[in-house]
Amino acid sequence: MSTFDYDLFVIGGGSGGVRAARVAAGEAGAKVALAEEDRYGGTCVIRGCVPKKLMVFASGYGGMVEEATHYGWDMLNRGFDWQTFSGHLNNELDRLEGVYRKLLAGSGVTTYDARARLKDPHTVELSTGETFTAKHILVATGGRPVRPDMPNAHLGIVSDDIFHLENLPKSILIIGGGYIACEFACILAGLGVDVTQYYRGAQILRGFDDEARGLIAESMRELGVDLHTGTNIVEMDCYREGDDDGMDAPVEATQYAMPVKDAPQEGPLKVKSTNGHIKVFDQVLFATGRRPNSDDMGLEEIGVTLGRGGAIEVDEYSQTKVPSVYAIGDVTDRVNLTPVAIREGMAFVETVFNGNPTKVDHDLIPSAVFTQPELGTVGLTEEQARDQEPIEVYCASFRPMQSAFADKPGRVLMKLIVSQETRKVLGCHIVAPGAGEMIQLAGIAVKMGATKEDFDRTVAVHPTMSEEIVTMRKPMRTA
Ligand SMILES: Cc1cc2nc3c(=O)[nH]c(=O)nc-3n(C[C@H](O)[C@H](O)[C@H](O)COP(=O)(O)OP(=O)(O)OC[C@H]3O[C@@H](n4cnc5c(N)ncnc54)[C@H](O)[C@@H]3O)c2cc1C
Ligand SMILES: NC(=O)c1ccc[n+]([C@@H]2O[C@H](COP(=O)([O-])OP(=O)(O)OC[C@H]3O[C@@H](n4cnc5c(N)ncnc54)[C@H](O)[C@@H]3O)[C@@H](O)[C@H]2O)c1
Repeated sequence: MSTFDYDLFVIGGGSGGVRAARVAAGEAGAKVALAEEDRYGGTCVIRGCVPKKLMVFASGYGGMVEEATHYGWDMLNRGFDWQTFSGHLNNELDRLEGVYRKLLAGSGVTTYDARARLKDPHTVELSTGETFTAKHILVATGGRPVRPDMPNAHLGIVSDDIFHLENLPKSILIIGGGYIACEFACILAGLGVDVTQYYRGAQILRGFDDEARGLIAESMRELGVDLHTGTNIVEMDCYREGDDDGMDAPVEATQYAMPVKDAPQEGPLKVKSTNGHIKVFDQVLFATGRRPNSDDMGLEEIGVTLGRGGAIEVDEYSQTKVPSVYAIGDVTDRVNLTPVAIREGMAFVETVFNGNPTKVDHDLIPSAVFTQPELGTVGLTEEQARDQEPIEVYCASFRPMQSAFADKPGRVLMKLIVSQETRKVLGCHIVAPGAGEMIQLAGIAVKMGATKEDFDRTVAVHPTMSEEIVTMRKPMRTA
């Protein structure tokens, strides 16, 4: 008979926490509780992947209407209505949150709508004043967006706020060059917002394949994003009418800022950048990275160690320095993706409740950046691979049939990095509409260790864009 209130207490009801709690209770038969301080579903469902992807869909229709007219359709685009979309979006998020709550209840997990912190290695204290003991505690508290340390940064919004805008701004400045900055630049441009993006480095999407990054940057500019690399924000303040000193162009009288629900109306923002320009934007979006939610949780007090940026340090089994405390997902800042948080949660349950110590495999994780077009990637970039061993690079870049017919300029890229010695495909990078869907399947072959010859033996599906993946005969270059 256990002397603890619960076998497992999970802190955080996001992707990783909900999955671990459900599986531990529903499949391993453990007595499980979970505390969530905000909405169930966490970042992915409430303010990340899901609402973002619905916005990606929304933003694609304008271009589709234009393209359809070239195919003979008589269509009239009367423009995008944010209120209609956000009403439907909020209903969908309410529905999904309900599904998450039901799934937990259906698995027998006891839920507490409260903030939790650790009192000792086996005790959780809730914001309601209640305390509970548990044999194991799983911290799955995710992360949150951070603004840069500069005066008036609070005047800008972060990704969480996008989904609560009362109206779409007419113009926006996006700071950053990572996933979130690039995805929202494309989404907002597609919805008709005048988008400017400043990225401090030489090329956006650092860490991805250079050739793919270059093509995404080119495509974003074609989409209308005014992308400035090697540029950052220096100062920002509220714009006051007539305050046009040093400005490139007079501010249009129609410019107005769109408040975030429940936030004070701050007005348009005047921004000075490192390139010397001073411009006015309705909104500034800081997409400047995220920080693990490990503050004020009593972690260090009980011996859990925190690493860079506050990430909880764990071993390969997601165990912290305190044996009864485990951590998974973004709060550990390993690979910050939903399917990875879920995998880490499943491996934790397997290790702790099924007596089968299971390390999470962080190798060859396929992922996608939902820009327009998308970037799908798995394995090594050309730059990483050539530092590791001699390689062959196979690539094809072309205008896809569907948009070329409509006389649109965009190109796609299909690229394979192959080991000269083992012939294994070390990396696959796709820039194309639907690349996220394509890379999921290519990822299986790469994870299985497929060679270039295995790809070659596969008959093409014609006519498709992805058939190039199995028809590239000669390497473009070796390195
Ligand atoms: C805009 C955006 C788009 C994204 N798009 C994608 C995508 O397309 N694909 C992809 O794979 N990933 C995407 N991600 C990343 C993905 O959302 C995260 O990797 C994933 O949600 C991490 O899951 P988690 O369980 O670690 O944390 P979360 O989902 O963040 O859940 C943590 C939960 O813990 C709660 N919490 C925090 N502290 C406490 C406390 N002390 N007590 C109680 N509760 C607490 C929080 O309220 C939250 O609900 C995106 C992220 C963002 C921000
Ligand atoms: N499609 C997806 O799978 C998806 C989508 C969104 C987010 N995510 C996950 O969320 C994580 C966080 O995304 P993100 O875009 O917030 O982070 P990121 O780390 O990818 O990008 C942050 C960007 O901000 C810039 N930056 C940081 N500090 C700055 C400063 N002071 N001034 C100017 N620029 C600054 C960085 O140079 C970088 O370009 C990603 O790494 C990813 O794991 C995944």
